[in-house]
Amino acid sequence: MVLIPVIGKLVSKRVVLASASPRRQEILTNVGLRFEVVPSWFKETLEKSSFATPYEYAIETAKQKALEVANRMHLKHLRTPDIVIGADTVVTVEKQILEKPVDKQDAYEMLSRLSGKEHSVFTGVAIVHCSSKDDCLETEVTDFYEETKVKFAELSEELLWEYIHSGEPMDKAGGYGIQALGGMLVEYVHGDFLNVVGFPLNHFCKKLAELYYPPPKHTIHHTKNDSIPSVETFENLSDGESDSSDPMHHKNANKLDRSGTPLSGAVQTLVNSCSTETSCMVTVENQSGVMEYSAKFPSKIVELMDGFRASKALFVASKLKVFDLLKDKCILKAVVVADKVEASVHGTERLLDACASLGLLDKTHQGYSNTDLANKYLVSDGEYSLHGYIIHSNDRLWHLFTHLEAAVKEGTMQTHQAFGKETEDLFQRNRASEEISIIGPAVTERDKLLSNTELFFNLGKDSCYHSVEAKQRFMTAMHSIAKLTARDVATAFDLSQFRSACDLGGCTGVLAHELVQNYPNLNITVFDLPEVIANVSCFQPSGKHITPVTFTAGDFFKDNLPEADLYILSLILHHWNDEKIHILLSKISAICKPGSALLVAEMVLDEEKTYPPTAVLQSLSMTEGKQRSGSEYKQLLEKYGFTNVQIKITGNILDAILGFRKTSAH
Ligand SMILES: C[S@@+](CC[C@H](N)C(=O)[O-])C[C@H]1O[C@@H](n2cnc3c(N)ncnc32)[C@H](O)[C@@H]1O
Repeated sequence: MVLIPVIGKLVSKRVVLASASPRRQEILTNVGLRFEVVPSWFKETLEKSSFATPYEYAIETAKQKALEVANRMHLKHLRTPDIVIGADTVVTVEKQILEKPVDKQDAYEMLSRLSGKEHSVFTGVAIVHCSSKDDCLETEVTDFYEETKVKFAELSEELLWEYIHSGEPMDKAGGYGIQALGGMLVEYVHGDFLNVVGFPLNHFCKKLAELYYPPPKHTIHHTKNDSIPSVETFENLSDGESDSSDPMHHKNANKLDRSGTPLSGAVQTLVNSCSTETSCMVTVENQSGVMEYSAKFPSKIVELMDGFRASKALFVASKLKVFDLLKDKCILKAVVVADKVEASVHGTERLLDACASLGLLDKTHQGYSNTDLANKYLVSDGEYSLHGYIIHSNDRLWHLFTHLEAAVKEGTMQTHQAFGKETEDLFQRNRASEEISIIGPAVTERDKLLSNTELFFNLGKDSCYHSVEAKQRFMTAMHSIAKLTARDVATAFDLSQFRSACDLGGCTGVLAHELVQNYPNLNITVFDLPEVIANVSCFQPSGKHITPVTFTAGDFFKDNLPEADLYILSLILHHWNDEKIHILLSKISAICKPGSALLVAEMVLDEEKTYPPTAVLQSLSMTEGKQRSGSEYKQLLEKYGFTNVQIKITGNILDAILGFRKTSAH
């Protein structure tokens, strides 16, 4: 695509998106832009009436959001970003600006106003270029806006409320998301669709092109393509005309084509851009001077092909604790890191360079240091460390996925193929040696349960792994994910009406602690297998003000469940087959009194089941269970007597689903 090379111009820059919107992140990721996400703290409180037009308001908000992030990053003595992108989307109808609804009633009022009418969606975008002079932040702001007109069909009350109960309207300007369920409400769209999603990509790329390739007029050609809007293309993007300080322009000097012929200047420059992050169609002039499409460089595919290398580089660097060595602003040369991690200098240097190219480390002439991303998520003892899950990914999931072909052919999980036949035996021997007694049904039934439980632990044949260490590693992995998701799950709905809660399979209790933080009057019990409960103590938060959480050992398929007003199943349902789900949900349904509720936390798929990729890719493990869409979770809960089912797409990895127990189950 002709616009894309300009994205390549940002490759060597530190780009920050000052927005937590997963939709904006996805739009920019899809075109190969590499960036960090630092959500802005700027409160959207500008007085709307002081702006002559809605777009001026959106632009100013976008600018303030980006400047707040730029200032904060600079002040905290973090490395000043090169570019901060801010965006703000507003919907206007009958000259009134609608932002995000504050509650369901507000969403109802907004959507009722949009029903049967045409409205405008404005996104203001600010591109803030930052530099640091004598420790002072200098900024240069470029801004623009895009307008798209959208017409809603007439919405019935029933449709309106069903849509509101889906939870989708809550975090979206105008109270709808066009890319998901909200698409059903729309009769037509005039203008840039992505602008309605939250980011006007086409206009953004044009703006970047203006900034990075200000072309002499005579070199501009207009190309037209049915699916791509008419855009300007620049025949010659060579150094002379563009930013000659950009190192990307020199990297592939004297490149040869596959037959060994040197590429022409124009093609070479485009290949340079493409070979970094971009997917593009190259437009060149042939000998007779006719413009033609000569090649496609599918960098999306290249990125996917390289994905396993990138994952493994992250895993190995984490395993060697490279990010721990470089924490606290430590800067080390490769030779020192190699010495400390007891690895070859040559190998370490390549690994560190790989990490730098992936944005995990910074490299200067002084040596290597952690990026903010690494400091926050990769240092093993950090509050939000993903170290535990990364090690789990390396030691367990990686091996499972090397058997993906067999898993697809057979449609089964490849635990035995990946870790050896004795996995179950080891688990059982181990359980016996630890004298964990499981009171339950006859041996065959119990064996089945054990082998299912073993799927959670994914024990391997390596002797050090069928141990307390194995369980702790699994628990650490779960703990690290829960630390990042618990707040959004706990606050997805107002749960203040409940007095007691039971988190079934609640593992180390992260969600339970988050719930008590938000609802101090809630008595909460974490119910998990005995071998998990035996190991939870080292994961508990310390401090005077920590409200206690009760831990109870048991098996949710066999044992009585503790009584509670609210039951929680976080990352449980996707794992089990229908038979097991039937046992579990029947039990919960039977014990729930009318008015009590079930809170489910899972990754909710879109209705086509192709989004979000994390959930879709996780399905490839071929556990007996499956990931579900919002309507499937709704149906499932309704089947077991839960009503008024609400779904909240949180924008985090886990979404939340809440259903209330009605008098009798179906
Ligand atoms: C994927 S983890 C999810 C942990 C936690 N709920 C979270 O969201 O991070 C599944 C949890 O279910 C627990 N579990 C598995 N089978 C169980 C059973 N039969 N009874 C009770 N807990 C069980 C596991 O020990 C593990 O802690």
